[in-house]
Amino acid sequence: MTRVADPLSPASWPVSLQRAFENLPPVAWTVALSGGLDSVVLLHLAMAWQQHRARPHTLRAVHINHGLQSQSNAWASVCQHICDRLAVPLEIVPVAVEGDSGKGLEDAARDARYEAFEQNLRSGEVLLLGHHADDQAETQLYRMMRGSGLAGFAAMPESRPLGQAQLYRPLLSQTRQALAELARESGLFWIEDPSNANDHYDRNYLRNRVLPILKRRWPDASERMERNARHGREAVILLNELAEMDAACTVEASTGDLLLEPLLQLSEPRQRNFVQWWLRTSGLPPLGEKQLLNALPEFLAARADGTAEISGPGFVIRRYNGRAMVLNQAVLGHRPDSTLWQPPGALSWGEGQLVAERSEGKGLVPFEPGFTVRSRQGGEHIVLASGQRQPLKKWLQGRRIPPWERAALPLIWQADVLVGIGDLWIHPDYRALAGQSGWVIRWHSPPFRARATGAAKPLR
Ligand SMILES: Nc1ncnc2c1ncn2[C@@H]1O[C@H](COP(=O)(O)OP(=O)(O)OP(=O)(O)O)[C@@H](O)[C@H]1O
Repeated sequence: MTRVADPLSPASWPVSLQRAFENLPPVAWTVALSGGLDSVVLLHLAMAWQQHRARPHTLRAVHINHGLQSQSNAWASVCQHICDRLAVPLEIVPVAVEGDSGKGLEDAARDARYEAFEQNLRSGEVLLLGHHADDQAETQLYRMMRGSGLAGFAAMPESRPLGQAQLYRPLLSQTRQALAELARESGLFWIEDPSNANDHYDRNYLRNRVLPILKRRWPDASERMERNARHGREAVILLNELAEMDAACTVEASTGDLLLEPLLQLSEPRQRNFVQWWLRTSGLPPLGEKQLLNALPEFLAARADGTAEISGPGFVIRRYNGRAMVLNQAVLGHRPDSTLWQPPGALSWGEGQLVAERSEGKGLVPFEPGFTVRSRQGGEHIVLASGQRQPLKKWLQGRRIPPWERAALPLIWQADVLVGIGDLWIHPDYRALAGQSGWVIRWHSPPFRARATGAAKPLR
C-alpha cells in the first residue's frame, strides 16, 4: 500500500479497498468484532470511511463471547476497551456452544456465532465481517479438501442476506500482510488467538503449513485464489439461473412435484444440477455424490409405477403418475388401528384428521352409536351412483391417488357396510336427503409433501 500521512485515511487506501467501501449500502453498519487483527482493522477503516464521507449513519460493533477459552472474557474486555476509545457502542453477546452436537467445536462455535449475529441485527442493517484474501484462500482449500464441489470452490461471497439484514466482507481483496502493516503503522492493538497456532485443526494446518508453501512459489497465491473463487461464484449464479429456467417446464406449479418427461429431455449434468437446486430451494439437503451419480439415473429410468425411491435425511423421493415428489418420511406407512368414531368432533387418524359437522340435506346420515374407522385391508368394494359395485383399488387407481395416500385413507364403516372414504366418497344409499341432517366430513390428509424446516443454508 502507498501511504500518505495517516495510513487509516481513505485517501491512502488501495483502490480495491476504497471500491469495497464505496459499494457498501449507506445504512447503519455493525462491525463483527472478534478482537483479532482483521476485525480491529475493519472497525478503524469503517470509522475512517464514515468520517471521510461525513455520513450520518450509525456505526456499532458486536462481539460474540463463545466462552470456550479461559481468556474469553478478557477478549470481550479488550473489544470493550477498543470501542470505548473510539466511542463506538459495543454489544457483547454470550452464546452457549454445544460441543457434543457431532459437528466439532469449531463448526459448532461458527454456527452459534452466525445465529447470534442474525438475532442481533435489525431489518435493513448491514453486518461487516473482517475476512480477507488469505481467509478466502484458506476457505477455498478447506472446502476443496472436503470435496464440497463448485459451491465450495466459490468460497465466501462478498455479501449475502443474513436473516433480515445483509452481511458484507469489504476486506476480501486485501491480504493479511497488508492489514497487519496498516495496523502496525497506525499503532493499533489486537489479540492473537493462541488456538490459531494449533495445527491439529484443518483450517490452521492450511493457514500455517500449506498456504506459506504456495506463497513461496506464487507470492500472490491468495489473490489468484480469490479470483478463482469469484469465477466459481459466477458459475454458481449461472447454474442457478439455468435451474430456474428448467423449473419453468419441469416443476408442476400447483404441487411443486417434478414432471419426469421434460426432466428426461435434459442432459444428465443438467438433470443433476436441477435436482440439487430443486431440493435446496425446498429447504432440503442436497443428494450425496453416490446418490447423484448412481441412484438418480436409476430412479429416473425406473418404471413409472415401480418401487424406485431415493432417501435423504427425513425425506424420500418417490415417483407416481409421471411425477417425482419429495415425501415426508415421518408420515409414510402409518396404518392406524380400527377406531369407533362418534361425530361431532374430530378424530386423529395417523398423521391426519377427520372432522364432521352437522348439515341439512348433505353428508352421511347419522348413526348411533357412530362409525367404525379402519385403514384399507384390501378386497373392499364401493357402490357407484349407478348401484354397481367396483373394487376400491380400481376406483382409487382411477382417481390417481398415490399408493402411500391410499394406505392412509380413513375408511368409514357402519356395521359391515363401507359408507364413506375420508371426504372423497359417500355410499349413495347413505347420503342425507333434503330435510334430513347429515355429517359433512372433512379429511385433513397427513402432510405427505416434505416441507422445508428452514431456508436452505446459503454459502457462508
Ligand atoms: N467472536 C466473534 N465476535 C464477533 N465477530 C467475530 C467473532 N469471531 C469472528 N468474527 C468475525 O468473523 C470474521 C472472521 O473470523 P475468523 O477468521 O476467526 O472466522 P472463521 O473461524 O474463519 O469462521 P468464519 O469464516 O466461518 O466466520 C472476523 O474478522 C470477525 O469480523
